[in-house]
Amino acid sequence: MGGRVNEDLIKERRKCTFDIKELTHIIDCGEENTIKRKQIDNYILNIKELWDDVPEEYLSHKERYENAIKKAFIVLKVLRQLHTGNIQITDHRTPTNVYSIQDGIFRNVNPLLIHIGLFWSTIAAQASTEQQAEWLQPDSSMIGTYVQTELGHGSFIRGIETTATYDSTTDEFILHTPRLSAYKWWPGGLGNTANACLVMAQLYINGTCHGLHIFLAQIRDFDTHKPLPGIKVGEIGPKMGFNTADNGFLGFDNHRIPRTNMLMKNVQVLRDGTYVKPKHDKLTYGSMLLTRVTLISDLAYQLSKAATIAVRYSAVRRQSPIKSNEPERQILDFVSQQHKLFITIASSHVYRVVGLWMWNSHKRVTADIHEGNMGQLPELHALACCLKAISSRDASALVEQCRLACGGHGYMMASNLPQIYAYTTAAVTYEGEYTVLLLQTARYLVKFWRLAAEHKPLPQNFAYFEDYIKKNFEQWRNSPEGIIEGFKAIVAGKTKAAYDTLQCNLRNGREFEEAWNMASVQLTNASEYSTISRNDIEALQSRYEELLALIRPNAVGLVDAFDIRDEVLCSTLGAYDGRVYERMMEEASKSPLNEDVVNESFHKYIRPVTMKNKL
Ligand SMILES: CCCCCCCCCCCCCCCCCC(=O)SCCNC(=O)CCNC(=O)[C@H](O)C(C)(C)COP(=O)(O)OP(=O)(O)OC[C@H]1O[C@@H](n2cnc3c(N)ncnc32)[C@H](O)[C@@H]1OP(=O)(O)O
Ligand SMILES: Cc1cc2nc3c(=O)[nH]c(=O)nc-3n(C[C@H](O)[C@H](O)[C@H](O)COP(=O)(O)OP(=O)(O)OC[C@H]3O[C@@H](n4cnc5c(N)ncnc54)[C@H](O)[C@@H]3O)c2cc1C
Repeated sequence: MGGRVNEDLIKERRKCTFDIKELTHIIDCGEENTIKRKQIDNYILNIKELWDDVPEEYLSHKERYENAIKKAFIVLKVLRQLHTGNIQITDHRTPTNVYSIQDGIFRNVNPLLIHIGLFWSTIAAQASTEQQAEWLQPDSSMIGTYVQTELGHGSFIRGIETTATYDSTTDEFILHTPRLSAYKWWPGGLGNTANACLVMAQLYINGTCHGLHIFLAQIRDFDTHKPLPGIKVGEIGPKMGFNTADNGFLGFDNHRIPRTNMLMKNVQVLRDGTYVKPKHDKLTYGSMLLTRVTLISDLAYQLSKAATIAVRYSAVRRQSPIKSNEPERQILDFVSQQHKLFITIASSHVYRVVGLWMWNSHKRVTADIHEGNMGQLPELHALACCLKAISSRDASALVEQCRLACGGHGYMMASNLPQIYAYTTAAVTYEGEYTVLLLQTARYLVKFWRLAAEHKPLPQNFAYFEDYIKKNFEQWRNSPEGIIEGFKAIVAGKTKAAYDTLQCNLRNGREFEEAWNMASVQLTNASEYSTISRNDIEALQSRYEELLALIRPNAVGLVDAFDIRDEVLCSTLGAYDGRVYERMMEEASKSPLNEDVVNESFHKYIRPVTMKNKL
């Protein structure tokens, strides 16, 4: 769409007091990354076949999938070319990598997301060197997915019922779904696309169960794509979002795979059925850990999209004067609107920084694990659980806040805010449900509180537990250091309260697990335990309002610095030129309900009733 940039946006950009490009480079972790990102953006976004004539909302469930899969294979081809050309495309230091461009191309989810994001990475992390050499071929026929969740079990994965029984006479595993609740349910790309998968199943050797292990299984013929004998596979139907993700179900009827299809980097089953244990029980859970870490950066990116849309719209939208004799103001001038939006911009930066820090920690811990040192794994797991849970829940609430901040127009699919919300809120559940993950972190904290309560030595990271017990916390200071101290006091106080409740339940004769369950609300809910006073809160509030006013002139600059192209933003409300009403009208004209001046339903259903009444 041609035409001038909206006048208000031009003025906002003139007001900006910082160098937008410099911030973009910081977000991308360096100018060279910005340049590379833009090259990839230009390359991919210029592929004409990736753009739709008809908005995808008007397609049927089946058409949406078919459209998405067409685009997915164009993108896959490009990814392969870029890899060959040695362009690093999956560098998570930059949330705005090629993976993010896909948000624009699909407006929903790439059906190959799990193939690219989880299938290959799990093989790379969990398969032996020989298996990797065989399976990670660039021209592989495998299109894979990660198959873990079942109809009956998602959170409690030790309860998974699919079995893999070793048959030493044929040197094979027999994969089997013993009952309906054991059907795999949810894996992305499984419904129609994948011909192979990584399956989590209970390993049985000579009648002994060794717990969950990962197996590579072919499920469809590579040539005809028909399900192999003994495989029942299909798609699970429409969802709140993720509607092009092709989520599926899968059952095995004594399906045989070679012994060498168990992922054997950390654990082995030998030809004679000997089981060689892993160095740490939970190494099999590694892919979940990695995805939880990556998700934090992805959520930062979703927040930057929502903030860009809502801030630009709020600069363009004028409604109500503040004083009755003045013209109507930009809605961005209302302090309550600033409060809704600026926190989203800030949170995006926070999760980006934390996501990067977690990514680097993950790299470090993985290198240690390679050297046989598992010492840092529990802390990384506890941090990843908590940060994934909190960032997904906060991001969903903030995206929804941005949507509401756009009033009625935020309810339009063409604003793209409903799709961003549906995508973001799914992350509260998948890859470990919110409460379940918080309870994992609580378990870790309570373990260290017990040490503190028993006056045993604590690692440096937990010294503040001891400070809390000795009442060594400083008086509240209204500064970043003071706020961090305050948070430490809250964590210590909350952990103590949960621990005390646990102890009380145990003293009353409860079993530990029951006592834990009874304390679980305390284990997940925060209270105020810091030394903050009423006066401090008032001072904090007024500082916050001062900051809103300081940020106001830079609001548009701050979201421009996220540097998200219109083709990726896909929003009538958030485009760079701010031509909101023109774009809305143009999108409305694409509605099939506007194709005929008089819809045929008038003749079929309306007229017979209205005309009869007239007679
Ligand atoms: C082009 C580029 C592409 C790039 C792609 C980038 C992708 C980014 C975006 C991704 C989009 C993703 C799309 C959707 C994907 C969804 C996929 C799924 O949901 S898949 C399905 C996801 N499903 C889920 O996430 C299921 C959630 N459930 C679970 O993970 C487990 O059931 C559990 C962890 C909750 C409990 O496990 P359980 O075995 O019952 O364990 P207990 O409680 O009995 O604790 C015993 C001890 O173990 C310890 N420990 C535990 N874990 C770990 C660990 N990892 N490590 C270390 N330690 C660990 C624990 O601390 C404790 O220690 P201690 O206190 O004794 O010392
Ligand atoms: C969009 C999407 C994509 C997905 N993709 C995949 C995929 O590719 N591969 C795959 O294998 N899976 C996938 N999943 C499945 C996903 O990982 C699970 O749905 C998720 O782990 C939650 O498990 P659940 O459904 O069993 O929830 P449940 O555990 O049944 O949760 C229901 C409620 O019970 C509560 N609860 C459960 N256990 C406890 C407890 N111990 N203590 C306190 N409260 C508890 C929860 O907090 C929640 O409130 C996907 C899911 C979605 C929504």
